[in-house]
Amino acid sequence: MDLPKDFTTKMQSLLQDEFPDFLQSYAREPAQGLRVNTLKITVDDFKRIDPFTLRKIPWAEEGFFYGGLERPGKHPFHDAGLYYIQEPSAMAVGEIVAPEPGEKILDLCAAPGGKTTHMAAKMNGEGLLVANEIHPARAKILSQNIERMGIRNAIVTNETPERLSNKFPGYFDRILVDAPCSGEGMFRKDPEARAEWSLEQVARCAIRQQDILEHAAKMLKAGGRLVYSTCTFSPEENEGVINSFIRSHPEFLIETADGYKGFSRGRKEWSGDTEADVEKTIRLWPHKLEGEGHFIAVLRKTDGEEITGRNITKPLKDKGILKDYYRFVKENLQMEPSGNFYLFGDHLYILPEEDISLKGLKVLRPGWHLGTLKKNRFEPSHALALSLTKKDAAFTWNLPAESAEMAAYLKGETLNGGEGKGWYLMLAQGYSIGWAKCANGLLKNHYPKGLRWKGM
Ligand SMILES: C[S@@+](CC[C@H](N)C(=O)[O-])C[C@H]1O[C@@H](n2cnc3c(N)ncnc32)[C@H](O)[C@@H]1O
Repeated sequence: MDLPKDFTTKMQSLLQDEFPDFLQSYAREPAQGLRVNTLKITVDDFKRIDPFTLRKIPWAEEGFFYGGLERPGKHPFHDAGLYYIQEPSAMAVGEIVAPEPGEKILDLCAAPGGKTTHMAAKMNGEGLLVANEIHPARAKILSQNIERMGIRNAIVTNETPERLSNKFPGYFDRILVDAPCSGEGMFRKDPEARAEWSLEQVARCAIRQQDILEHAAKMLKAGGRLVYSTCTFSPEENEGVINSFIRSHPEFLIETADGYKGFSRGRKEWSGDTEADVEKTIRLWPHKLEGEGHFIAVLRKTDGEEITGRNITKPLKDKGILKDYYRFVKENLQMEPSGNFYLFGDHLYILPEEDISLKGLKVLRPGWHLGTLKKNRFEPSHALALSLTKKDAAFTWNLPAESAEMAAYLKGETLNGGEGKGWYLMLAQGYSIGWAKCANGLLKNHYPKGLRWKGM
């Protein structure tokens, strides 16, 4: 593999005796993993239906390695949100953030959503998860992944860390900064990361990371937990960033991040400060475990201002507007989504949290998207379908995941079947995958156009 010369020279001088092992790891295939989405299926149930050859990832409760020739991204279970394809060492981050149901969590650099969806599963639909991404196109992908995984309690924003921090001082219980970095841990699977890398880029990344951390720190409650992670090895972006942050923030301390067999500790001698406390941080190395590599630091805010008297987003009071929605629920569901209704244009949402103001922010998804209020009718959203179980729907149509009919549905075709005029929750082997509207014994396809399978 063609590694940048400055990179190998630098790693040799840092790793010394370990360097040959490190270099050797580039001759091996990249590690591939998927994480079972427990919002939709338990790990045991997934094992009963899983069509892949899986091997447990020791440090991630719901994580599995899959074989290099398998294509889980092209299976209907992927479209049904039963799992998220995620690089195995990246799964350590969600485990270390360990959000609890009911907390207020911010994922500041969230796209495409690997760690957001991991944290959402741990929150089990309770509490508030703000997933932010600065780049508009990436924010859209993040929003789609949140939808696919059936997450109900997430708000997706497309903001700079600075603007967000002005809106949410002292607000979150836990914040993840999975920082944009020089991506040295991507070299094995991404030739572009190798081509873009330079020593100057490493220096630029470290400055940007400091800046993002400053804004994140402001948004954390006193007593809250800030997790910083990268997928790069350079000390400047890891121990260096954490040490200089701690030096300028006496209200923070570094906590010992939980280790696991094969994990290593951060290196004091790489921080440029003999007093640095960075041995409490974690390093995952590709020559020491089956993963591409990560750095993780856990910071605790010991003191800070208590913020009160915040503006709130006013939920919809006039429930009369929702009569078509309630008719849809009565006729087609076996449960009633309830909470703080919120209208965004003609799109109906349930806000995950009352105590939040979204005014002035670029919001892609203000919560659980239920559907659209059309003239005299309500049309349910794809997000609603993906967040329901088969028991929640009055009408279901179940197809074997690997059948021709399932593929036809995913391509947008009309299927024969159904009775009456209801909305059918389409199921892939029992798991919701989208809507179809029944008329005259036909199931009219409502699988979103942008997600449809092409060709084949
Ligand atoms: C390492 S990736 C995040 C990966 C994501 N957490 C996941 O697990 O799927 C870092 C993200 O930070 C975003 N980013 C780039 N510059 C940024 C900035 N100045 N402030 C905040 N985020 C930035 C990038 O667009 C990218 O999506």
